[in-house]
Amino acid sequence: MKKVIIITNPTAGHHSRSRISRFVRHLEQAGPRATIARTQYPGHATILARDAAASGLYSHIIAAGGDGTIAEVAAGMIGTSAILGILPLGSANVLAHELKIPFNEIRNAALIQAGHFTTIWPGYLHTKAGRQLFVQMASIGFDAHIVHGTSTRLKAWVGRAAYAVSTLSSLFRFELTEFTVLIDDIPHRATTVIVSKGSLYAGKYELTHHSAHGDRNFSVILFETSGKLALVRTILSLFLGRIGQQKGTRTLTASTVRIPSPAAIPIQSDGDRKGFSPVHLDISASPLHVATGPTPPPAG
Ligand SMILES: Nc1ncnc2c1ncn2[C@@H]1O[C@H](COP(=O)(O)OP(=O)(O)OP(=O)(O)O)[C@@H](O)[C@H]1O
Repeated sequence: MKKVIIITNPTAGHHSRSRISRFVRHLEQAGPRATIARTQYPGHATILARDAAASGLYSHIIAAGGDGTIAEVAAGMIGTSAILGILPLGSANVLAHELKIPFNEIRNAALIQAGHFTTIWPGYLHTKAGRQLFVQMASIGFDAHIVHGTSTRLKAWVGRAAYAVSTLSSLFRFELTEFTVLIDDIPHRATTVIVSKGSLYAGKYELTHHSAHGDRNFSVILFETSGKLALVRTILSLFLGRIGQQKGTRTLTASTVRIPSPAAIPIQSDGDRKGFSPVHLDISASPLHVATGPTPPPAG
């Protein structure tokens, strides 16, 4: 094992200097030296990760933050041999839940030292603003309107409750409109689309039964409802873990999703605003190696 660099986002929901210090102490006890690099602005983590990977000095590049920080770090190191570590210090930490990364720093440091990793295939979304990598999920429509409307200040103050406030406001303010979505080039109609690599949503809620992290595919959840009451029922069923049985939703598997609509439908990925339609989503051509526990033996 070479050196380790920790790229930390001081604005992430549960950023904690003392937790990072404890993590570093336990990591260094077993040998590897750790460097800490703090981000100074959105997108900085990608530059720091790119420089770290290009230096060849580090076997592990650790993203200390939430899904947005992980995505930015991943964008800088994908396609290199470095392993991405996750120190979950964000608000929702969906990928960390999904990959069963320990939230305890001591166990997390032990996991990094053990050197195991899992290979995942992140997604890219392409908009007018360019290409953005996402690790967990992206969405277009109502769900993204909630993220666009979530105040960063309120989120810093009350954490995930800020999304509840924005959900209520979106229910009144967002005009649900039907648009065309091409899923592997086949046209469908929907009012909201979630494109997910994982099986979880907003923390630990189950969105699909299957995680597509290890596949070169997405799970695509189509919301076909155009009534707000039906939408409230759908949202509730998501938080009750019954989305799969909900009328008006469909789950498909695909490797490309295209929404040509010029109607400026909001987009988010990994919990961050990513502009408006038109948008095209596909799978990264290179995989990403993520430090996890040892892979469980196949069942049976
Ligand atoms: N120094 C910085 N100042 C302002 N914003 C930053 C800085 N560093 C990173 N960011 C931005 O902070 C955003 C939020 O980070 P992140 O998603 O990791 O935290 P979170 O929203 O609390 O966690 P989660 O996505 O798990 O809910 C990222 O998209 C990133 O662009």
